[in-house]
Amino acid sequence: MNQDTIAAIATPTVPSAIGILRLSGPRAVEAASACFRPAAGNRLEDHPAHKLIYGSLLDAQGQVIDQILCTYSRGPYSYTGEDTAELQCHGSPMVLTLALEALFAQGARQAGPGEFTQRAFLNGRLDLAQAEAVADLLDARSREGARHAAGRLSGALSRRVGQIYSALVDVMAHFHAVLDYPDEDIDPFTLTKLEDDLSAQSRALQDLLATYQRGRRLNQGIRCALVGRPNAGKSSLLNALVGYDRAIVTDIPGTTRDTLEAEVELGGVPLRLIDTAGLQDSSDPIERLGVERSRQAMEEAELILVLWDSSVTATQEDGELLETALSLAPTILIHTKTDLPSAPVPFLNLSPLPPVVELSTKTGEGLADLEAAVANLFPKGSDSAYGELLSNARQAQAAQRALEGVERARQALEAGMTPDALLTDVEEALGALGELTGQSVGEDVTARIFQRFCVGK
Ligand SMILES: Nc1nc2c(c(=O)[nH]1)N(C=O)[C@@H](CNc1ccc(C(=O)N[C@@H](CCC(=O)O)C(=O)O)cc1)CN2
Ligand SMILES: Nc1nc2c(ncn2[C@@H]2O[C@H](COP(=O)(O)OP(=O)(O)OP(=O)(O)O)[C@@H](O)[C@H]2O)c(=O)[nH]1
Ligand SMILES: [Mg+2]
Repeated sequence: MNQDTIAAIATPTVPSAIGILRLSGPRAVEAASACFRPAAGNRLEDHPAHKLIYGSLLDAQGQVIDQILCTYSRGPYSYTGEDTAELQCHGSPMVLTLALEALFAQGARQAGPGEFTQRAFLNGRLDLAQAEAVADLLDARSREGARHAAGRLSGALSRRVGQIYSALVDVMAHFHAVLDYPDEDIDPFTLTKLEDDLSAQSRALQDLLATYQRGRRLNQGIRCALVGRPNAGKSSLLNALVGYDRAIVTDIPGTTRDTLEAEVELGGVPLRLIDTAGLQDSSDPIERLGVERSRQAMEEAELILVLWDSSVTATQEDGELLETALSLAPTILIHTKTDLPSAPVPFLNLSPLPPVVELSTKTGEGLADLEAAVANLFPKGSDSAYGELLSNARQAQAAQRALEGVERARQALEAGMTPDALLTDVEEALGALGELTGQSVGEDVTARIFQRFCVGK
């Protein structure tokens, strides 16, 4: 049990409607109570837990800081599992600062990043996959990403992992049953059953691992490079998609010199858009470096938008660029500036043809088609329920190790090894699954995970 009482401002410190401070630890209720005078004239503890109580927030000198709502809960019936309290103030950064100082004066100390959620984890209120889901929910970049994080927070991934875990525990129990009678030959029926069980869990782990590609994309966004000749309209498209003038646009070819990133949700897909310098041979050293970065962005991209200015005739370079893009990643060809009179469109001698979208950022025409084309390349997939996706590399690596353990055991059994030889393999798989949910991870690992959270979470 932690003896410290921690306090933090839990909401952004910008002028806003409401601003919340929270406290957790053995002195949480006492510290809050010392700074709060209920309108009823009595003390915070005279009111029931889990209720909002109206009253005055006071500093250490008894000066009124704000009129607020206050609530407390007693461990283990709280977010952290400890005694907690909350002060819901007017969303004034200065009020929140004064209130935090008042709580420090009562013996609370500043909470570190993620320390509330870390305590919830240490007190068994959340497992590690759920705690990570809290962070994922906060930085979700798409509706879909938020829904998956919420599902993980409710325990969807933990349950899926738990099913595999308990099936493997059953397999272990079978092994042990066989080992208890070492002199008897293992009956073929038992052997087949063990093999089948291991195969089934191997498949379950493979299915789970296959969810990581989508989970990772939902979490990190799909790297999407906008490429094309100078003046094709790349920066204009980026601006149209993000909804404000993120990038400089001029009619001078070579306006964008360096790559520039912006995040958007398009067709339900979270994209990390990368605007690039227009591709052309140049003697200008700065421009040449920019073009180098454009090529690199294209090579690292998971989706490439090739832009052709439809008001000028496409060149051989345009064609070559499209072919390069297609060889690197899923590509959409975009004919820009459709509000202008169009030049003849060249015949595309490619198979398969990439999706083609015609659009104008000036009129907005065709932007919905681009959205549809992106959604089409990255379908939502109804394969897994919300939250049943692996969402980060740590989870994927743990699942991978679990799979390797199960596969080693399965192959050894097939090769005629006796069950005792497989025990360590299955144990390793169980250990790896335990890391996923945090049953079997070191404090250093969890500390690192919570360091990435924001203060007050
Ligand atoms: N104002 C406020 N809003 C918030 C939070 C918070 O701490 N404060 N949360 C936090 O980040 C999230 C909600 N999570 C919570 C999880 C558990 C409990 C809790 O008190 N659980 C007790 C009692 C449940 C009950 O009343 O039935 C329990 O589980 O025993 C509270 C919040 C999101 N919104
Ligand atoms: N009429 C029309 N003009 C457009 C459209 N999109 C872009 N333009 C114009 O085309 C010119 C170049 O646009 P940019 O978005 O800067 O082109 P870019 O591809 O980023 O160019 P570089 O940064 O030089 O590689 C600007 O004058 C834009 O206003 C469009 O849909 N219709
Ligand atoms: Mg540009």
